[in-house]
Amino acid sequence: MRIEAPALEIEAVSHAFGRRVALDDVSLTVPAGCFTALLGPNGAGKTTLFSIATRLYNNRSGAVRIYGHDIRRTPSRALAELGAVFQSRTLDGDLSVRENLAYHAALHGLSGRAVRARIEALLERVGLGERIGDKVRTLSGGQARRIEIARALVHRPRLLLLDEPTVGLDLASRTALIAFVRELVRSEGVAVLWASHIFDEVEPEDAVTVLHQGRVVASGTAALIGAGDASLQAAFRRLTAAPAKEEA
Ligand SMILES: Nc1ncnc2c1ncn2[C@@H]1O[C@H](COP(=O)(O)OP(=O)(O)OP(=O)(O)O)[C@@H](O)[C@H]1O
Repeated sequence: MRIEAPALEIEAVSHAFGRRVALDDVSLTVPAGCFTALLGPNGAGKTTLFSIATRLYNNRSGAVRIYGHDIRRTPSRALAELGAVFQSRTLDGDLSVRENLAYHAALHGLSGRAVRARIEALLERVGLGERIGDKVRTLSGGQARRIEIARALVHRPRLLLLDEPTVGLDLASRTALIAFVRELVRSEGVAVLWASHIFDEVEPEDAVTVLHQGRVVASGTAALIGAGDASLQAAFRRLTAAPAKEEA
């Protein structure tokens, strides 16, 4: 029996900006087909970790593997499996929705009728099929977020990294977005790493890694991490109140 490699393995990764240490010996695993939450307060290192996993920054220590492909040794195979949505908006407001997605597809070497059909299907899936010809700057924040997720899925990645995707969205848009992402995990087996500091986005059975001051201070299911405290939120408050120590 062939055992599938985890969707994402981060192994002993450290990163510093000058003398400021942003990640200190971080390891975490996102199993294939699973939703994993990465919780951390502001400045914990979540975006830095995503930047390393997407190869925006090079990891000088440790290793990052996506479905077994090392991002330094076989970057194109690793990145082909990866879709990412960053906190800051990266759509071109002066291009149409279709053009934004087609441009992303072209960067992955994809064009033609099949890709056009894929783009239309994804936009239907995120409930924005009728906005395909509209300029991105005419969309609301929540709609633009859904377009960014659709764009991240164009090349059929099996791992999706989402960096605080619900920031700035109202409650209804937030709920709809997380439901959509969980449905992707359930129906298509996409693995998700969801960075956030919003606790009601996390279910008790979700795998959770808590990052604080560049270190992993807890990992396990949300229920397990919250078990000794009144809730996951209480455990998070305790874990991130003190200076970060090695994971217990
Ligand atoms: N380009 C940069 N130059 C210098 N320091 C940086 C840079 N990017 C991040 N840092 C620092 O690295 C640390 C981790 O930042 P990072 O943005 O990864 O945290 P985060 O968990 O994503 O925070 P937030 O929730 O506020 O987005 C912080 O101390 C931050 O000030």
